[in-house]
Amino acid sequence: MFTTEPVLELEQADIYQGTKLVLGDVSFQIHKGEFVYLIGRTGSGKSSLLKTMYADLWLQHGRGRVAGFPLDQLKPRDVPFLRRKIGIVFQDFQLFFDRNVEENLKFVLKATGWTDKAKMTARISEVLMQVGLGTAHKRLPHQLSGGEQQRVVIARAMLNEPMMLIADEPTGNLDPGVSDQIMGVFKQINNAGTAILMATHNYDLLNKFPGRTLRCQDGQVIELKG
Ligand SMILES: Nc1ncnc2c1ncn2[C@@H]1O[C@H](COP(=O)(O)OP(=O)(O)OP(=O)(O)O)[C@@H](O)[C@H]1O
Repeated sequence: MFTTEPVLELEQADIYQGTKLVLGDVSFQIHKGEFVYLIGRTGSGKSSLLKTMYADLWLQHGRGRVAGFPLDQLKPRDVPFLRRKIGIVFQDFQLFFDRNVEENLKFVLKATGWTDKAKMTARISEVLMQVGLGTAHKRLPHQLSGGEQQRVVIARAMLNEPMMLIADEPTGNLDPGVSDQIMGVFKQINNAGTAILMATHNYDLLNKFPGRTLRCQDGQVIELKG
């Protein structure tokens, strides 16, 4: 069905927190343009799985590949390059509250090697437009609503045109109406070709926006049949 290499692939991977096996024998693939939910009870291993994808947890057993990087042979110096190919969105916004929106985004561009001021300005405008915040450049995070702050975080994750977004409870702190709007932003990004893997407890979202779903359960990752 798919002719291209998957954006993300795990094969018989074991996910550990320290010496504790959290998830065993995990195998699945995500391809370009797919939208995948990751569900499961508290403590079932969703965050640990996502952390393995962006090399916050080291893959010690099994094989894994994300955006062309082999997780099982990754060197510390590869990690920043891997993270440029995937955008990461958390529940808590983690913006610099003493810097305006533009400065928050410019910080990431500079940290990832951008130097040309005109290109940086243009890219910042593009990503802010993409998330529906085209006029928010000079606003400080505390002058934005929670939903708007999350949009800035999504814009930040998109700066380097990632192949995939990994989102851990991105609507966890938001009201239902605002969550739906944020979901709309993710869907739009997804429709433009970026794969999305989203861990969530929010079953309303799954009902409203059905999609492929993986569940962490009893130390395994199970594909739910639609
Ligand atoms: N830093 C850590 N050190 C040791 N054990 C950890 C650490 N983080 C998580 N764990 C353990 O690993 C297991 C999986 O936790 P994880 O955070 O991945 O679950 P989760 O499904 O994301 O939970 P939640 O929905 O509450 O965020 C739990 O038993 C947890 O106690």
